[in-house]
Parts: sequence; structure tokens; C-alpha cells
Amino acid sequence: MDTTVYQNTSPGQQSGPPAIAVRARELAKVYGDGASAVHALAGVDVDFTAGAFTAIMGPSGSGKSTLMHLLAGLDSASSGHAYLGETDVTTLDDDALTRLRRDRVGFVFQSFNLLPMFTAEQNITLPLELAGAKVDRQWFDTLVQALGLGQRLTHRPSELSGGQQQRVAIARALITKPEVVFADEPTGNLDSRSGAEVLSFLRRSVRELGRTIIMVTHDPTAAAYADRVVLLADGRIAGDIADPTPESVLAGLDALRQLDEPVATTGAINTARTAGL
Ligand SMILES: Nc1ncnc2c1ncn2[C@@H]1O[C@H](COP(=O)(O)OP(=O)(O)OP(=O)(O)O)[C@@H](O)[C@H]1O
Repeated sequence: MDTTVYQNTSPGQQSGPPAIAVRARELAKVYGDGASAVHALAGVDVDFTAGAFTAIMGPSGSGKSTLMHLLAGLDSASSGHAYLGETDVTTLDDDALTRLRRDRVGFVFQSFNLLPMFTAEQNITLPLELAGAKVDRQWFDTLVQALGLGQRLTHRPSELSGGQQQRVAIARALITKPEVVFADEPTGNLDSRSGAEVLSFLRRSVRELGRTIIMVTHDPTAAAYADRVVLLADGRIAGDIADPTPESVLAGLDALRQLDEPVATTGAINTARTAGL
């Protein structure tokens, strides 16, 4: 487990080429077989820079969750490779995958996934307890302060708002200083104000604490907090937006939809959208 003091490793501040935290090479996933086979990922090549906040977006069913699960070692690939640093995740056995997920990866889920009988502090330090590792109090205090949880540490999840629960979940994901945090729709269950707080912290954790975050989201406003948006369509990389804004993300998603739509229906669908249908 990494115990170094973190420095910001934003791409712009490095002298050499930026380090790559996570890579996919010809990564493919097929569910089922024969006529009913679903090619959820159809050969994806993509690099995720260390010290950057990257969002993955795309239409429903485009393969976002599948890509994240394969990169994080939560599901097995049909072919191709996924690397965390220099480790090929696709070749690890179950024990090695369990250790990799425990020691090198953090997760934030839409549904928080906190343990109800534990306090906020106990939830945050749980990954260290499970690994038999000591709590780095300085890092714990840094996270608690940055996430505004100082007054909430003795509360149980049922005594916390949704936004507070998600901030506890983020502290839990970061407490082991993982090489990468995978966030799956982290604001999906939050109102817009709590969502904005969570996203601001995720961005701060990258800019000020040198973390690496890969986030799946449906929300262009959420994606605009990232340094970069990778677009997926039909299980393939379909676009890449640097320094995204809500407008540039929406335009990218619209371009994908238009590729999908038969020419004759595009105008009608655009009209329907304008009408709010
Ligand atoms: N366990 C499974 N068995 C069969 N098909 C699956 C399974 N999981 C996903 N799929 C299919 O794989 C494709 C990609 O699914 P995935 O969940 O990765 O998409 P997504 O972009 O995350 O979608 P959404 O935005 O709706 O969550 C879809 O067609 C989906 O139906």
C-alpha cells in the first residue's frame, strides 16, 4: 500500500510524458453466445492519465459499466487486456484480484454502500481494518477536513444526508491512497447541490491531492467537472473531449445520437426533443 505524501501530478506539471494509471488494449466483452451474443465491449483501446479526472459517457447500453468493471477487475474480459499501472488485470486469479481491489483501487457507487451499523469514521477506516493496516491520521484528517465531515464522524449512515453519506464513501475510497478511484454515477442519488459538492471534492482530490479518478456518468454537468470525457458508443470509443463544458459534452452526445439515427427520422426526433418529449 502506498504511504507516500502525495504531490499533485497533474499532466501539465510534469516534465516527461504523463504517467498512465489505467490502460485498455483491444478490450472486449461478449455476454452470451450464438445468435443472442451481446458485444458489450468491441475492442477498446484507451489510456487514463495518472493525476487526472476522466469521465466516461455514452448512451444507455454503450458499455460504460462494462468497461469500468473490466478495468477495476470486477468482471472478466472475453479478450484483450486491462492494465492497472504495469499489472495486467485480465491475467490475475481471484485472490490476486481481491488484493488488487483492496490495496490499489477505490470505489464510489451511486448507492453509497456504507455499513449501517458503523459510524462514519468506522466506515471510512474499514478498508484499512480489512487490510490489517494502520490509519495514517494525517491523511484521515486531510480527507475529513476537505470533505467537511469533522462534525459527523460519530454519526451512523441513517443519521446522515445523502450528500454526507456519499462524502463518507469518498473518504473510504481514498483512505488507502489507491492508484485510481472508480466512481459509478456518484451523484445519481443526490440533489443538484449535494451533487455539486461531491463533484467539486472529486475534482479537488485530483488537483490538490494528486488522485486519479475515472467516473461513469449520464450527466453532462457532472462530466464537465472532469479534465476529459471519453465517449463510448456500441462498445467502442467514439470520442474524446478535453477540458469539457456541459455544452461541449452535450454536443458530443448529440453527434453520437445522430450517427445512430436513420437520416429520415433525425429531423423528427430533434423536433420531438425540442418539444421536450
Ligand atoms: N450480465 C449481462 N448479461 C447480458 N448482457 C449484459 C450484461 N451486462 C450488460 N449487458 C449488455 O451489455 C451492453 C452494455 O451494458 P453496460 O451496462 O455496460 O452499458 P452502460 O453504457 O453502462 O448502460 P447504462 O447507461 O444503461 O447503465 C448492454 O447491451 C447490456 O444489455
